[in-house]
Amino acid sequence: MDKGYDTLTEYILIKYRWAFVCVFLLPISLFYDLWFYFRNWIVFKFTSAPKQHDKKVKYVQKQIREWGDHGKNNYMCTARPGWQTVCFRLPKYKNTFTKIEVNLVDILEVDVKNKVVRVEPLVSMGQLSATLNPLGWTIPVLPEIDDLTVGGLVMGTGIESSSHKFGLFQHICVSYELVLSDESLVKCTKEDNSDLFYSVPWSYGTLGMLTAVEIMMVPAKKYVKITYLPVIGEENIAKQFTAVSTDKNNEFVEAIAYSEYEAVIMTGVQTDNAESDKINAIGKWYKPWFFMHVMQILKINSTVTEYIPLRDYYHRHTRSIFWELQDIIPFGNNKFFRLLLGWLTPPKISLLKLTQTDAIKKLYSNNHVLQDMLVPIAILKNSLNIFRETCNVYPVWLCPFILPYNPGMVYPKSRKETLYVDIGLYGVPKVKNFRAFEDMKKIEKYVTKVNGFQMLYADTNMTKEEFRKMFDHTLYDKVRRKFKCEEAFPEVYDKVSRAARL
Ligand SMILES: Cc1cc2nc3c(=O)[nH]c(=O)nc-3n(C[C@H](O)[C@H](O)[C@H](O)COP(=O)(O)OP(=O)(O)OC[C@H]3O[C@@H](n4cnc5c(N)ncnc54)[C@H](O)[C@@H]3O)c2cc1C
Ligand SMILES: NC(=O)C1=CN([C@@H]2O[C@H](COP(=O)(O)OP(=O)(O)OC[C@H]3O[C@@H](n4cnc5c(N)ncnc54)[C@H](OP(=O)(O)O)[C@@H]3O)[C@@H](O)[C@H]2O)C=CC1
Ligand SMILES: CC(C)=CCC[C@@H](C)[C@H]1CC[C@H]2C3=C(CC[C@]12C)[C@@]1(C)CC[C@H](O)C[C@@H]1CC3
Repeated sequence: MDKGYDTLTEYILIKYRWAFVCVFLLPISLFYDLWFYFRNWIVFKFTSAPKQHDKKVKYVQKQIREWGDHGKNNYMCTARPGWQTVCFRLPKYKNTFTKIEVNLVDILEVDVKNKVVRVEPLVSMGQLSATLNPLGWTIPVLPEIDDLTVGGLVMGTGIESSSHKFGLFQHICVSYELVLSDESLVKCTKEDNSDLFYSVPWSYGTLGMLTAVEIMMVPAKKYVKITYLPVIGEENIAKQFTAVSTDKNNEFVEAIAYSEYEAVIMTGVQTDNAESDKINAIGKWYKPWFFMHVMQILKINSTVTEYIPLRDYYHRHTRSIFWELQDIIPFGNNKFFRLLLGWLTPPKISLLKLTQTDAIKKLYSNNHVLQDMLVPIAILKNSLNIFRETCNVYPVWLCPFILPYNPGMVYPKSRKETLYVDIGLYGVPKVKNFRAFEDMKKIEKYVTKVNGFQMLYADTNMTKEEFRKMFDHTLYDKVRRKFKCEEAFPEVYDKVSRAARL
């Protein structure tokens, strides 16, 4: 029996999780998706959603009114079950707070004239790309995991390989509609209710219930012409990655670092014309996992160009959940598995979460890192070194983004628009004697020192004071006082801290 497992049952449950996942979770995931596909299709065809929207918002208001009538004796949160969220942990507060049903799942209007799509908060990224792309439109920042929701991305944050041009998910949002704790419905934009508008991102549902969002749209083309550039040497990686990230001719930029010295930098532009022999529909079930495909290019060590259908490009990391699925189904990228069962993958993140045993949870908590650290790109090389010394997790996802100097919790301390990079660490740490709490705390301290930020879906080991140092609460506190949020919702920290999550 391997070291680190307390009992034989624990060992079997973890080592052979793939058997449970393949036999049960994959078919259930498929039915779940088919049901949503069918339901959305009906809703879209008969355009019933916009007609229902006002009624559904009134229901949110009614529930908040009832919370007030019952003496406001505890906080509110959405009724979305914790296991459905794209986050490793379960929010404990869902068991005790008053749960408000915000059952708003539809795309309300595609306004081609004003280039804006109006959506409800539970619309997922898979749903949005499937709806908009066939119509010839897309949103400028479309985070890649299908199940991410607009509400979660607005209240937390969202990033994608186009973020070096357009910023984070909130930077492409034009307006938010919220029901506040006094049951009033307000719309905020940069011009109207601007304090609220700038305080909503990163507020994690602690200012009000989001009911609709207007998001910018841009024209979509058929393919992304992608150039893979293998780069060797840590100095080169940082230098070349920074250079392509500042070049606005690149519509998409990301990199995967496979070790301290080896990375593949990918740049892309949208196009309608592809060289037919270079089309690679990477999203098809029998195709290799994207990060494995990229690793092959690193091995041949020469620049490669190909054309990926737009929607396949957007969801390129979905099928292998970045590189997380290899720990769950170790043979998932095997040619025969892909041909036979690839169309059933990936298992839904929500179902993986729902069915994980305590032993799996313990293993992930103590010996697995799921973190995204956002730091100024100028210190990329140093940050990669620190992260390697502290946890040594590879592959590493690198995604540049532009951070405007806007009011709110997250802005460059330099007080001018600054290019940042998201360093995504997902996997098993290879340092000897990794200590989840102490080592991640060390990284958090470093990130705060360099004016960086930690994504809120990830575990945080910070104290409230440290958290307030990383995220500027000045405007947030003012808005919470103004809209009487203090009696209705906890502070962000009290929703994301270790104590608030199971
Ligand atoms: C409507 C819809 C909703 C989805 N919702 C989710 C989700 O909640 N979570 C998730 O993980 N994945 C979702 N997906 C993605 C899904 O899991 C598959 O990845 C996807 O359906 C793959 O099929 P495809 O690429 O062949 O579909 P596509 O070729 O992308 O689309 C199939 C057809 O559906 C039509 N269509 C697109 N949008 C809509 C719509 N809103 N209503 C009706 N017809 C539409 C298009 O015109 C297209 O012809 C959704 C997909 C669709 C089409
Ligand atoms: N590429 C990317 O950018 C990726 C981003 N992520 C992260 O995942 C998270 C999004 O996951 P997802 O499952 O969609 O969202 P979640 O359900 O995790 O929601 C995140 C927060 O937003 C709040 N929220 C959601 N909808 C509403 C609403 N209608 N009104 C008020 N508050 C709301 C939730 O409040 P409550 O607790 O009350 O339910 C929760 O605190 C984000 O934190 C994002 O940063 C993860 C992976 C990739
Ligand atoms: C691109 C950005 C910014 C973030 C990507 C983060 C994701 C890779 C993780 C977010 C939640 C994670 C979970 C898992 C894998 C990695 C994420 C999707 C699991 C599926 C791993 C297996 C566990 O049993 C359940 C996890 C749920 C959350």
